Amino acid sequence: MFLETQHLGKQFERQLALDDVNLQIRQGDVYGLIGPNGAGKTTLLRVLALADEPTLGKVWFDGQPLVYGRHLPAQKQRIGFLPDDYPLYNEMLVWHYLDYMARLYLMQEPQRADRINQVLELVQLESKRDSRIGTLSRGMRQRLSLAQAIIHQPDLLLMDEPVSGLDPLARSQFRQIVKRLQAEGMTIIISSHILSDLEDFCSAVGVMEQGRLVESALLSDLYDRLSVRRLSISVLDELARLQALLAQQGQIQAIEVVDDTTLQATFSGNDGDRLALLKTLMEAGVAITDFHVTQENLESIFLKMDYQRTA
Ligand SMILES: Nc1ncnc2c1ncn2[C@@H]1O[C@H](COP(=O)(O)OP(=O)(O)OP(=O)(O)O)[C@@H](O)[C@H]1O
Repeated sequence: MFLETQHLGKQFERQLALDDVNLQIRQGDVYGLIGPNGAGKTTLLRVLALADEPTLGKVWFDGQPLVYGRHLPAQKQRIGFLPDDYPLYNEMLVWHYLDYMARLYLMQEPQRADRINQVLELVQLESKRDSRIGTLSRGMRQRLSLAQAIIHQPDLLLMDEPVSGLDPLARSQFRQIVKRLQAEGMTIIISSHILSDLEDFCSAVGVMEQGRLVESALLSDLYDRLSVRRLSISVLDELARLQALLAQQGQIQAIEVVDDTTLQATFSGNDGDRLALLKTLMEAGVAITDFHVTQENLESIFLKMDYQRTA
């Protein structure tokens, strides 16, 4: 595992914010952290980012334990953190700000200027390099905050609700950037309440509730386990014969006639099963004009899980 926590706990004065969290993340994963307000997501991200110290347990990062108290620069160098509501210096120019952040990581010229250009291109702020930060839109500010979090080319990027308050276009831009970082091999943990965004790029998700990690799974496994798939089939004719054939298939339930040519049914199989079903129908000579499956989305799966209690 690239990142692993063992029995991680964080006790604030009267609040147990993290309770025996055992998290496992593979290298290159984009891991979505979901859960109601107060569940402990921010606390977990802060502990993983070395911004806060756990009261119990350990974090293993690329085979080494994270060292709290006296931060090891070598570990800090490998972690990027975008906190919620990241403050920016409004009077600074975009370029100068990134240069300042890069200097804090002791980056030297000419690599420093190269990296700033690279990051400005990545977050689509090249045209704003000489603009004052105070003049940027909210979406641009968020992309600049992301730029500072990755300026030192971390292996692990932690982002706390990075898209909250952004409009659909700004969120879409943000998703594209995350996908590029993912393609470059960065391991990413991102907390968000916008599950349709997470669904778009996450390989795994974890659900937190009252300080505990109550679910952690590959997104594909979660879909296989919990998502209801609706199969829709349209035929040229002989709908009754299609209905009779489907009724004999084990993975088909609740067949419903939509109109003269279309049936819908609940389908419990995976992609392989779907292919096998299509083959069976074709071999039986059914004149299929449309065959598709719609899958329940992450939002509806999450609601079904019924993890709704806040800390
Ligand atoms: N510095 C602190 N001192 C005391 N309690 C804290 C502190 N930080 C967080 N908590 C408490 O720990 C619990 C977890 O908070 P946390 O911010 O980690 O949740 P969250 O899942 O990120 O919530 P949200 O979705 O609202 O951001 C909450 O009950 C919160 O009040």
